[in-house]
Formats: sequence, C-alpha cells, structure tokens
Amino acid sequence: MKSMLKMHGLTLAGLFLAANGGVMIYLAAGTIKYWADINWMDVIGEGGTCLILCVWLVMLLRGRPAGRVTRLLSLGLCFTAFSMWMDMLDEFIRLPPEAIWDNWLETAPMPVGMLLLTLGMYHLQQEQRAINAQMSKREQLFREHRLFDTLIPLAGAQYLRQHLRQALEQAETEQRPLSLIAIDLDDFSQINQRYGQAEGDQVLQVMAQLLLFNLRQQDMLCRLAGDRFVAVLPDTGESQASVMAEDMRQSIASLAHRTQRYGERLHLQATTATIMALDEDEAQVLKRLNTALALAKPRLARSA
Ligand SMILES: Nc1nc2c(ncn2[C@@H]2O[C@H](COP(=O)(O)OP(=O)(O)OP(=O)(O)O)[C@@H](O)[C@H]2O)c(=O)[nH]1
Repeated sequence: MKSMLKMHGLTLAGLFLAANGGVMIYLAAGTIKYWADINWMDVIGEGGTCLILCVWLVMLLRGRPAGRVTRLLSLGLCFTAFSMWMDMLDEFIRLPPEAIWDNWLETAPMPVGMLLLTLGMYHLQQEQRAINAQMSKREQLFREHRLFDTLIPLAGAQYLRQHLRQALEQAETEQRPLSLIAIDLDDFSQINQRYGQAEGDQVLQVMAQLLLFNLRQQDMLCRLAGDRFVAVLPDTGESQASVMAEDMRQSIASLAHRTQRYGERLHLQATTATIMALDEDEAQVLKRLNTALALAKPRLARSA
C-alpha cells in the first residue's frame, strides 16, 4: 500500500481533490435535498458504479508497475469514476433549474475516460504480446497464474496435466508427434542437507533457467515436483527429443554453480527420460514418463 501511494499518490490525490471540488461546487450552487426526495435506486446504481471503478483503480495501481499503460488506464478510470460521482451528487443536492454546467461535469468526463481506457487497452495488448513471447516456454495453451510456483517461476503438476490434455488433443487432430522429457536432479536431497534449503532453492532456480535456454519457442517446461521437471515438445519425435534431453543433461553437468555462502563449486548431475505420446491420455503419458525415469535412474547409478 505504501509503495502504491508513493508511486501513484498524485493520481489518487488528483481524483480525491476533483471529487471534493465537485461537492464544494454543488453545495455552493444548490441546496441539500430532503431524505424523502432522494432516489435511492439512482444512488445505488451511480454510487455503486463509482465505487467499483475506484476498486478497479486501486487493483490496477497495486498490480502494475508505473508506465504508459498504467497511466492511461488509471486516468481513464479516474475520469469515468469522477463522472459517476458527479452523476450521483445531484441525487443529494438540488441545483437551480437554470444551471446547465452540471451536465458538463457529469457527462463530459465519461467519453474522455472511455477514450483513455481504450488507448490504455490498446497499449496493454501490445505489452501483453511482448510478455507472451517471453512466457511462451512456461505457458501456452491457457493461462492460470494460481497454478504457478512462486519460488521457481514455472507452472506445476496441475498445469502440466491440463496443458498436456490439450497438447495431446492438438497432436491427434493435426496428426503430429508429441514427445516429453523428464529431467530429475541426482542426489538433490544431499545438496539440501549439506548446503541448506535456501541453496537448494537457488539450484532449482538456476536449473529451471538453464532448461528454458535449451528449449525451443513452441516447447513448454513445468516443474512436476521437487527437483523433477517435465518438458512438453510438440511436433517432435522420440529421437529428436532424446537429442534435446542429452543436451539438457550435458548443460546441467557442465554448469559451474557456486554456493552463495562460500562459493564452493557444486557438481550437478541429472537423469533424463524421453517418451513419445501414443494413443493415451495425459495420466497414462505421465505414468509412462515417470516409469521411464525410474528405470533410467539405477542405470546411471550403476554406470557411475
Ligand atoms: N530446496 C528445496 N528442496 C526441495 C523442494 N521441493 C522438494 N525438495 C527436496 O527435494 C528432495 C527430493 O528428494 P529425492 O526425490 O529423493 O531426490 P534426490 O535426492 O535427487 O534423489 P534421486 O532423484 O534418487 O537422485 C527432497 O529432499 C525434498 O525435500 C524445494 O522447493 N526446495
């Protein structure tokens, strides 16, 4: 709240002053209505709309960084909220019949606000396109940020299952192959034990970045659980997926990760497994992938 006031205090102060100014002007020019003369339906409709617009304004200012889009949208909301506020005031204050300026105060800010909101929405759409391009390896077929992990900025198992269901349908409709890679760090629990949970978190974050670098634009990476990641690769056969999995394994093995505390070098190793989706649902695909990974684990341990 503090940072919002610091960044957008001027906008909020402007709206507050304009709303107060409106009350002053109406009070100076008119008389307060009797209780019985107040049309409460209008008060609820106009006042409620004004209140909701103010709530949207606060949500917008709290949720977005400062910049052109935020400025345009917040100004648009301020103008429309002010228009509704002025509209509501005449339910409480009776102005002389010859006054026509109040129509201007009620009506004129509305189209200005709508115009600013439209401009803001246009630039928001442009901004969203740029963000979508950056996010494409993390979310594709739908957006549900409740399913995103805050520690490692990737979607989790629930998102993976929903994404996979849609990707399987798409692959079947288009008659194209779909492959999956599972990547699991070896002996990750030892990193936690030896260097602490915070260092383990750091390793997972670095690993997620590294895996994203190894993927193409159309691929999608999720964190299935703990130190296990899954990449969904549309339009990809098993042999191509195996090559990509090996690249990922090697890039993890050659990563020179140093601990935050003493800067010791950690030698990370990962096991990967690759499968191509057959005529099966997402639960069967994931089960087969997990089995393939479990089979790959002991093989690595034996060869070490
Ligand atoms: N730091 C950290 N650790 C986590 C997180 N989620 C799970 N873990 C830990 O990850 C470890 C996973 O253990 P295992 O599944 O045995 O994996 P592993 O030690 O790599 O063993 P193998 O996979 O058999 O090589 C557990 O010790 C969990 O406590 C997390 O978000 N952060």
